[in-house]
Amino acid sequence: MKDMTPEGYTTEDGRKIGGVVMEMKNISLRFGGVVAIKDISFDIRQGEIRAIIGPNGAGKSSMLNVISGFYHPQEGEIWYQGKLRPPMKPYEVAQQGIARTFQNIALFEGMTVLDNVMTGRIRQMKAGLFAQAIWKGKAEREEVENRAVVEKVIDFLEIQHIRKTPVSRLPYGLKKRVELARALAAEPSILLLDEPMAGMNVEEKEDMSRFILDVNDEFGTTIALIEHDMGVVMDLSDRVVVMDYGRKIGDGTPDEVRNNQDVIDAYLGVAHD
Ligand SMILES: Nc1ncnc2c1ncn2[C@@H]1O[C@H](COP(=O)(O)OP(=O)(O)OP(=O)(O)O)[C@@H](O)[C@H]1O
Repeated sequence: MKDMTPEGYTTEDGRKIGGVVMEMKNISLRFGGVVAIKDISFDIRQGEIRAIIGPNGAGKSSMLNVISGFYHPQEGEIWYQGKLRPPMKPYEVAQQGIARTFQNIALFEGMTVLDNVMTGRIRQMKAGLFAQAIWKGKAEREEVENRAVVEKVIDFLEIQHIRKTPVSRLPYGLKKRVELARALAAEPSILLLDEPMAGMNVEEKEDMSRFILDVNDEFGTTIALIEHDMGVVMDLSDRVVVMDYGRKIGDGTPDEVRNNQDVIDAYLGVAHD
């Protein structure tokens, strides 16, 4: 990483990253007596691939759920596009342009790939039933636009050959790709990926890594992902937050966190004071 300024920085591979789009300030989240997140701050910048990693139970899913509005922290602030975000429901967060995937795939199994990806456009479907009834033209135009985006995403993620296949018949790796397609169909400003490589074989992981990089490159989408396998995110991410027992123990480029002694200890299972 070169020349980190408020306006942005240049990555090792020469990509230009912009200013801060989301800032988490002193976030704490408790479930009864369990402290899932303790006083964590970090930011996400325009166009970067940002990872949150950590061993099992570190608090990564909790953090993703805070960002996507599923959990509300007891303390701390979330700033999005320069504004303090009030507590919001997940659908309101989605309306602000933050789309996500789920660790345990959340697709409509009985529906085709195409129909599943179309559900990613619901936020853009403005013509309600009433408008459709009185103004067929508008609804038709909208449908054409939505289809165009969906077809582009389907082509891009190379799932044309299965577009009419019910999701229930697909192998795991392809289901994960369909989930990515559905999130991408929403044309999000920030794409949140919940353990995108979990349960995949080596080849599927390589494919998913390539698609994540291509999405970022082609659409300029800002991507934040959580993952507990440190290896897979190191080649992918521009900057990495490392969590352990609800705390942030590292934050920086992959090289910086790889050489951080606290991070090494956490992954080797060295006891903490
Ligand atoms: N809904 C909940 N109710 C109670 N405790 C919870 C809840 N969700 C998470 N926790 C607890 O918060 C802590 C952090 O869990 P979290 O799932 O965020 O970690 P994680 O890093 O995502 O783990 P993993 O890699 O295993 O998914 C754990 O101690 C967990 O048991």
